Amino acid sequence: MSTGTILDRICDDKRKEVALHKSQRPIQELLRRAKDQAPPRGFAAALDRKVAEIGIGLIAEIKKASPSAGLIRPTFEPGQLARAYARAGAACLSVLTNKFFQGTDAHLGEARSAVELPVIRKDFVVDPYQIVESRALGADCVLLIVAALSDDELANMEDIALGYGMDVLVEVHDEAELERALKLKSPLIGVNNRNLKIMKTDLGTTERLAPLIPADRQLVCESGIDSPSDIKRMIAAGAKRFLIGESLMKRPDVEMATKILLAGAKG
Ligand SMILES: O=P(O)(O)OC[C@@H](O)[C@@H](O)c1c[nH]c2ccccc12
Repeated sequence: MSTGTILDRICDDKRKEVALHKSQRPIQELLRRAKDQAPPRGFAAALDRKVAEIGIGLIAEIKKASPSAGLIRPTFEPGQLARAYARAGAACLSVLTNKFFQGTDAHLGEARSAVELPVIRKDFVVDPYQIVESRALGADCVLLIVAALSDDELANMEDIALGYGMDVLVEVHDEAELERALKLKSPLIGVNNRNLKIMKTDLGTTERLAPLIPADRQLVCESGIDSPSDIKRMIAAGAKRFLIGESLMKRPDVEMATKILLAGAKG
């Protein structure tokens, strides 16, 4: 049972949901649908291209609400938001499909079919079934949260994702989790500035962990970036790749807000 943190609560709920999905949609059906999908769009490669082109690779997040912020964006149309982010110069999209964030599986397809950008399915993966499900939904990348999984689970789910040609973003929040992440194959290491157990954000997390990430891995600085000065601070810490949601989603004009943030990163 749950030890009471928000992460535990969401993961416990996920396990129940996955059990239900398994009974409704047998794995054979998902395997078939995953195989029928067009190949994944290269997620890490798109980040690299933007870093080479404009110095910064942005994963722009489509998120209606969150446990920490409540309702962020009352009028919410994933396709429109995806196009706004693409026009503003994002490298990739992140789409929340989790109900605690008022996300649905359909949001992923709506966003992805509106643009050519690669998309990460942002959810709480607790079972290999969800990796196949993510590919069946069209996801190009999946998130694996180290705090929520054992070493064996991480390695197994990473292998399944890589087998589909998807990228994997491995998320950590402290030194011990980083050490476990570095045993995996994926080069994309997400440092979440938000502690998912208490939902508090501290940009000092990236400053602490960035120097510990080897040169053959890529740091993705996640959460809590609210202004051009925050981006500058994170660039000074060594970040070139960013995952940003709330500060863009809460602005009525998402395209303008994204352009301002990206321009501010340069100046
Ligand atoms: O909205 P923010 O503070 O810019 O953060 C985006 C993203 O990093 C955050 O949504 C996130 C990072 N890791 C997660 C894991 C699950 C759910 C959500 C997340």
